[in-house]
Amino acid sequence: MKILNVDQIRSLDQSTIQHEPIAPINLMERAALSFVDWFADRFKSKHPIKIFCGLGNNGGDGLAIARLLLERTYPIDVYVVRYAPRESDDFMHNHRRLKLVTENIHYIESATDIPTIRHNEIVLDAILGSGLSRPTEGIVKTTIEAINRAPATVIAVDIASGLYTDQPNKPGDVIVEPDYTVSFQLPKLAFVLPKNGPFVGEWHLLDIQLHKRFIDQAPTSYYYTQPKEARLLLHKRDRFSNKGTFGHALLLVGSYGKIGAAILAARACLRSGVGLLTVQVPQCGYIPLQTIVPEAMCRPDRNEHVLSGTSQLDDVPDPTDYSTIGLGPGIGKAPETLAMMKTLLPMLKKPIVVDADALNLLSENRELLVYLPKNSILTPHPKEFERLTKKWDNDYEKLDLLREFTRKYGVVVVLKGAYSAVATPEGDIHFNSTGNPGLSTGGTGDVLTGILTALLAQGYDSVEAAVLGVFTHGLAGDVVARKRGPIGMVASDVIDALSWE
Ligand SMILES: NC(=O)C1=CN([C@@H]2O[C@H](COP(=O)(O)OP(=O)(O)OC[C@H]3O[C@@H](n4cnc5c(N)ncnc54)[C@H](O)[C@@H]3O)[C@@H](O)[C@H]2O)[C@@H](O)CC1
Ligand SMILES: Nc1ncnc2c1ncn2[C@@H]1O[C@H](COP(=O)(O)OP(=O)(O)O)[C@@H](O)[C@H]1O
Ligand SMILES: [K+]
Repeated sequence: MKILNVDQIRSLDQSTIQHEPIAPINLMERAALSFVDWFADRFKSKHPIKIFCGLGNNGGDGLAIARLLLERTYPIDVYVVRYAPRESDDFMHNHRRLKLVTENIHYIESATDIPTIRHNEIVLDAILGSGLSRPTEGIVKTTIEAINRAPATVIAVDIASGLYTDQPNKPGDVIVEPDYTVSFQLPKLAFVLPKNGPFVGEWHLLDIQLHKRFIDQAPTSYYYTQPKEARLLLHKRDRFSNKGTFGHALLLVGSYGKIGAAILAARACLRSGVGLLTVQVPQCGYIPLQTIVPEAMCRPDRNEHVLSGTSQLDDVPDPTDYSTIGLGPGIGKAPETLAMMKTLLPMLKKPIVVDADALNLLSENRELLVYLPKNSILTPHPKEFERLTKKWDNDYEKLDLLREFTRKYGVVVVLKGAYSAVATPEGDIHFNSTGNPGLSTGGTGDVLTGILTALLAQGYDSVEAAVLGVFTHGLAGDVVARKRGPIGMVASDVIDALSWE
């Protein structure tokens, strides 16, 4: 699914109005109707609803929603925040219609007009939408502050008032902090950025049948991975396949005290369809690995405690023996391990997966970055990415850094976290839609490395592997969270819940 910018969203509305064709006021009615259907589905008991409206089309949405809620016998009060002399046409139209059916329309011009909001009430925020052009101030700001202090459930219509759709807010900007954001058709970039968490809440999209051809043709570099898009990436298995068809992966993982990371990565790799798996671990990992993961072959390193690359079986692994390599989980930063990377990286010709301390070694030895084979997948969490690049001031700057880095080195970066971002060498960014805070637990990143290594070994293109792997990893986390809640989740549960259907 595409994420479009604010100008494109405006053009999309216009294109819908022209091509369907539909009058703007009827499009607003359709948006309001879909909002009210969503609302009535979730909020069955008829608690008092306070609807705060601005004077533009977001306010127009709020007024139309108020009328439709009234038709469904919800008790409503409408508060129009009079911050400017002019209203939009569709606001005025809905204002006239609402006045015919209720007297509960109030006007906020100064702080004393702001009502007390009680805990059993529901607040709808329709003050400012995607038309925001400057930080909130004056009576708008004071009203938002009152909403944020209130103990009520707050639902933002389209986007929280004061939050920019696709540019950074400044620290100190006053923005509605909703429990829910209910928006239309396409996600907004603001919804998937970590710093915006408090200003978005749980978000939902409603399909209001905006012009499909416009969306299909609109250029963008931002995407949001939907289940059916991820499913399309999945390779079908040929009836006459054999284990050679699905590649031979090598994992270079683990160190003394972190053999668990090796085991998690290995188990996840096997559960993600790899044909054959060899795992090189320091000697101390040999027995646990062979015992717990009998499906994997093991190359014990000559070194007892850390990876040095050379094995007791032969010398450094010959990369041409393997379809791909997964490097990093649990390896630590010993000089022997750095030496292994210095030997190995220049030998590589096919994309690999790089995670954890392998990334940290790269940030401390940046001259090695140029040896990363094109289209390799790097999986930093934000701290690791910061070490590879530099500190950023806001999430938009972070996206610029992501794009700069993937273009410069020709690699794919999976920046992990909620809505993990898969950044491609071409500069596209795919935000993931699955996953939950239960995944914030040690070892889930090692599981992801195992998954991505398995997909590369099977011949997936790197971007497709990253998008599909990150999606499936998050989905497994969601399955576990539904069964036992997010709090008790451990990384092994995620492996057990992996499903490739
Ligand atoms: N056909 C359409 O255009 C549709 C639009 N919809 C709604 O329309 C909204 C966008 O409407 P508008 O473009 O009228 O914009 P808004 O309703 O977001 O804002 C209204 C006006 O307020 C002014 N403003 C901006 N920042 C301000 C600030 N900080 N303080 C005070 N005033 C400020 C601007 O002049 C802006 O045009 C969407 O968010 C959505 O809710 C929906 O009805 C769906 C269809
Ligand atoms: N709040 C969250 N929502 C969704 N996914 C999350 C969240 N927190 C963490 N994750 C996912 O969990 C994984 C954690 O990886 P990482 O930080 O490398 O952990 P570790 O190093 O312990 O294995 C990543 O895939 C990340 O996207
Ligand atoms: K709003």
